[in-house]
Amino acid sequence: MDNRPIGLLDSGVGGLTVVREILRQLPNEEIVYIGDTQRAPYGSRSNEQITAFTWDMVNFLLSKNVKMIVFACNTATAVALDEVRAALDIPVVGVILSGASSAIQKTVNKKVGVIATQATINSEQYRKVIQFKSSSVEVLSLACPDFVPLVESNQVDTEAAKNIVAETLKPMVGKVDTLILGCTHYPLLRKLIQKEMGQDVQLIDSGSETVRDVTVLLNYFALNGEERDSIRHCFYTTGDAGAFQVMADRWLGAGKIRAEHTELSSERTLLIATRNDGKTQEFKRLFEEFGYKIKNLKDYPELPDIKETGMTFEENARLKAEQIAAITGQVVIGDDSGLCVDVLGGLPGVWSHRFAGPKPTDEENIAKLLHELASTAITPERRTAHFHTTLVAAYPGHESLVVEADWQGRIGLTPQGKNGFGYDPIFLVGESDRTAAQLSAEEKNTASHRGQALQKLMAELPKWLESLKK
Ligand SMILES: O=c1nc[nH]c2c1ncn2[C@H]1C[C@H](O)[C@@H](COP(=O)(O)OP(=O)(O)OP(=O)(O)O)O1
Ligand SMILES: [Mg+2]
Repeated sequence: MDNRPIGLLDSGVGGLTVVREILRQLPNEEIVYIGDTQRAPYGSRSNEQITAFTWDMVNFLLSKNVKMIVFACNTATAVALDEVRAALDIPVVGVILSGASSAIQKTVNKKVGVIATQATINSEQYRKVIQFKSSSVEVLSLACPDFVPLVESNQVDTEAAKNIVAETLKPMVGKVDTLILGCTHYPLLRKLIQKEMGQDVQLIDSGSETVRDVTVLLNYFALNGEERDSIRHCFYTTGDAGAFQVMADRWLGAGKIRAEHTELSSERTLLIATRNDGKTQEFKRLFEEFGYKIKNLKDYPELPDIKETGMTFEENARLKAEQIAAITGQVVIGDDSGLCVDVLGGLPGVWSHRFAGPKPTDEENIAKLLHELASTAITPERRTAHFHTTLVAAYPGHESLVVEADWQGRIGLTPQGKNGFGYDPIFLVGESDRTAAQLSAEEKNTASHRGQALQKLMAELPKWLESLKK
């Protein structure tokens, strides 16, 4: 016996069709549900985004001490189930296997249709599972990207819904005897779908099939809840609790559950669009002070290299932050920085990284700069320079936040010190004779261009993050 709750996750309200079955079939189980309504629909998003969002929900459920997690979302199952299952030591159940197995049992003419979101269809998971289990079954797939928005906006009874369902299902009508509703939102459109497909076609509700597998697992791992007087289910949405409540009352019965708004804690993790370890180390310490954890692009090896084609620091910082934000759907911080030497008219500047060639080492860049200065700038007054950083915070569909800062100094005659990175060993700080590479990490962060820029960013970031929600 185990009275801990079962955790359910979904991109929005669709998972309520699974909840309805759990309440019916497993009355001794307490439920914690998280619907990411704020960021729904998931079906048209990239796999990286879906995986990141799914992890946010998984971590939220783990913080509620769940004994099992049910992916009540086909899209999350298709894209992220295997990764999450491999990482956790509690059972993790998805909706695809159960729906596929049931369809194989029910089809007579061995022609099974699957309707689902674009991401689920692209993943080919239903086809793979069905044909692995029964190679003689033919699978016809169809993405229905307009269905989830209809359900999430509570429009399932409208004339518009009828037309959209009829138009979308045209390629499927008459071709199959069994149709998998491969998205937990679709049972809410069941009547319309049944009418279009014809009364003889068997509709498989992937969610309710899943609850049978949940029952089996609860028994197998001896995780069943005890019969008790009152069970308090908890339902959370990242969107508007009132709108979620209306949907829940409608599909589960009035007053069955109470919906609450919540934030997912990923908002405290920021992705820095850099592959530079030196920068990352500095950001890690700096952001920690403000209670943020950070990740960089090395945590996402599949993301592309962003070409720094801009002529200014701001252009390049925007390119890095805005492109990675568009792909991942997260808040992303970009840093473009460099060393500007006065006697060289501000060079190497935006070309600091590529000063000595396309992929130079820090030592090669330093050697090239010392060489450039050797004949023209002999006295210290002629060797003045500053580091510059421009930081950009970006989020898809929103105006970016831009801040910048400089750090004055001079270029030394030979490299000194082992700390820091890049040009630090030849950057004499201010009027002093110590290089940035001779400072401790803390000393550098307090004074540096990056440290100053981050202070400015943090003065504005909370307000900017708040504006993203509107
Ligand atoms: O505090 C610093 N101390 C020493 N050198 C520094 C610093 N800050 C920037 N720098 C130099 C290193 C690099 O040569 C160039 C940055 O080029 P920049 O394109 O912004 O960075 P990057 O290519 O190394 O990494 P990424 O683009 O993935 O963020 O300026
Ligand atoms: Mg770069």
